Amino acid sequence: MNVSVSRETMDRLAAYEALIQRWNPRINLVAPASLLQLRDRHIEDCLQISQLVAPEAGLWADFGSGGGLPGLVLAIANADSRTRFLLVESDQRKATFLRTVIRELGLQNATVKTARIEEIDPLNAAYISARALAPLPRLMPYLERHMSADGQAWLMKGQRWQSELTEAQENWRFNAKVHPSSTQDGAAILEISGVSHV
Ligand SMILES: C[S@@+](CC[C@H](N)C(=O)[O-])C[C@H]1O[C@@H](n2cnc3c(N)ncnc32)[C@H](O)[C@@H]1O
Repeated sequence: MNVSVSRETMDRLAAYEALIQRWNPRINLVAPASLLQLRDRHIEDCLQISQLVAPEAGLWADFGSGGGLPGLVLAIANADSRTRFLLVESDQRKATFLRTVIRELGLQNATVKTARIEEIDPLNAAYISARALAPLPRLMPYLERHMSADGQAWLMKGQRWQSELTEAQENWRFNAKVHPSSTQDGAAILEISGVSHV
């Protein structure tokens, strides 16, 4: 593991990995071909966010959590902070998986909402994250609706991040800081704040 984390976090991440391995044949939480590189390809990818930000309090909403990437990884890595993690996932079976992990790992700081992001009441979240959910222009309305005025979004984007950014800037005003990914060539984590419609 390239990122330094506590013993308890390591144990919980290992238990989380084992649950993904067990459930994946039934509900396809990650691409089956990437199952063998769960730690390198998925978990370390998500842990990059906890190297960039140490949330102390408030609500962290993770949109389209799927198997819990990055929401559950961040809840595990920040188990001692007062930040509450809300995983929003529309797929019933994936939401059941997320609740199972939370229960089996004894995570006190995470809950799941089985719903579509665009249909829930505004969350006023201090932090928002999303990975592999939608191109940036489609994420912007979610940020406008659910992020607090001084909130930050941490969006994990693939190699097309630059064109997504340019396209989003046509209709939205926002601050963007680009953190190049250390796990995937050409990918980036976009830190977005101050969102308003043009
Ligand atoms: C491609 S998966 C990515 C999952 C995870 N973030 C990851 O990186 O592995 C996208 C997930 O978002 C969920 N999703 C898509 N649109 C959604 C919406 N409007 N509201 C809530 N969940 C949504 C899907 O059910 C799916 O689990």
